[in-house]
Amino acid sequence: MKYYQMNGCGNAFAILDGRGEKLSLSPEAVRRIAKSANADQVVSLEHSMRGDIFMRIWNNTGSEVSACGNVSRCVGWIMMRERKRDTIKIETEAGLLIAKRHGNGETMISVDMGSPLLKWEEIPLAERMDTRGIDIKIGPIDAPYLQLPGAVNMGNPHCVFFVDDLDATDVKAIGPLIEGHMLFPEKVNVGFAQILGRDCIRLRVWERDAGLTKACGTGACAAVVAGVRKNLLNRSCTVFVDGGDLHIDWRESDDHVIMTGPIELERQAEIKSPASAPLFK
Ligand SMILES: N[C@@H](CCC[C@H](N)C(=O)O)C(=O)O
Repeated sequence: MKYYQMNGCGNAFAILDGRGEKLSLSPEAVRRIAKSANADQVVSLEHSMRGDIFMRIWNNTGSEVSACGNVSRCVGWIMMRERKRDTIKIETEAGLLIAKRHGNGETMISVDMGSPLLKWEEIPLAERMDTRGIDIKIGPIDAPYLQLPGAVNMGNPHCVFFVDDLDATDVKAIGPLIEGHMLFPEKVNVGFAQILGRDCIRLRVWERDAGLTKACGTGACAAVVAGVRKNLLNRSCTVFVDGGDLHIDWRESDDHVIMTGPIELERQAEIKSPASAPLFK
C-alpha cells in the first residue's frame, strides 16, 4: 500500500492508501501511526461510489472526524497526480468536495468546502443562541477579555474569538477550556483571530482532539465566515497561520467557501501494512 507524509501549511498528515485492501484502523493504530509520523491527523483513502476517492480522517488522539481542510488539498493533489487531471471529487463523511489545481502552481490547490452551516443546532450547540456571537465570556465577569465568539460548522464544529493581540493570547490555556465547554455537545475547534485589515487576519486554532496545530483549513474558513457575519471582514480574505498563508473566498453567488493554499509532499513509500508505517520513519 502507498503511504505518504504530507502537510498543508504545516498541518501534518500520515496518509495510507487503503484502496488495495480493506483497511480498518483502530484508535490505537491511529495513535501509533500519528505518533511515529508526528502527524496531527491520519487519513485512509478508500474507493468511492460518488467521487474519485473517499477520504476517512482521524485526529491524532484516535477520534474519527468528517472534515479536514488542509488534508483535502493534499488528497486532491495525490489524485490529480494519479489521474493526470486538474479537478478531483473527494467524498467525505461530510459530503463531496471538489479540489482544483490553482493557477500554474503545481502544489497550490483550491477546494470548494461547500456552504457553512450556521444554525445553532447545526453547529451543534446545546441550546438556542445567535451563532454570530455565542454566550461565552473569558475573564472577570464584569470585564471579560474575550467574549462572544462566532460559531460555524464547516463539516466540523468551530468557534472563533476575535482578539486584539494574538501573541498575547494564551491559546494553549484557553483552547482546551473551550474545546470541552458544555455548550458544545460534540466538542469544538477553537480559533483565535486577529484582524489585520478587512481582507487579512492572523489565526491560530486549538483543534478538537489534536491541540494547537500550525494550520487548520476548516478553521480558516470558519474564521472568515465568522468575521464576515460580524461585519469585520470582506468575503475574500488572506489568513496568515503559523505554517503559511491560506486564501479564503466565501462566494456570494452560491454561498460556498473556497479555500486555496499550498501542499507539501515530505515522504512517500510502499508499505506492507499500516503496522509497517512507523518503519518508514
Ligand atoms: N486540521 C483540520 C481539522 C481536523 C479536524 C478537527 N481537529 C476536528 O476534530 O474537527 C483542518 O485543516 O481543517
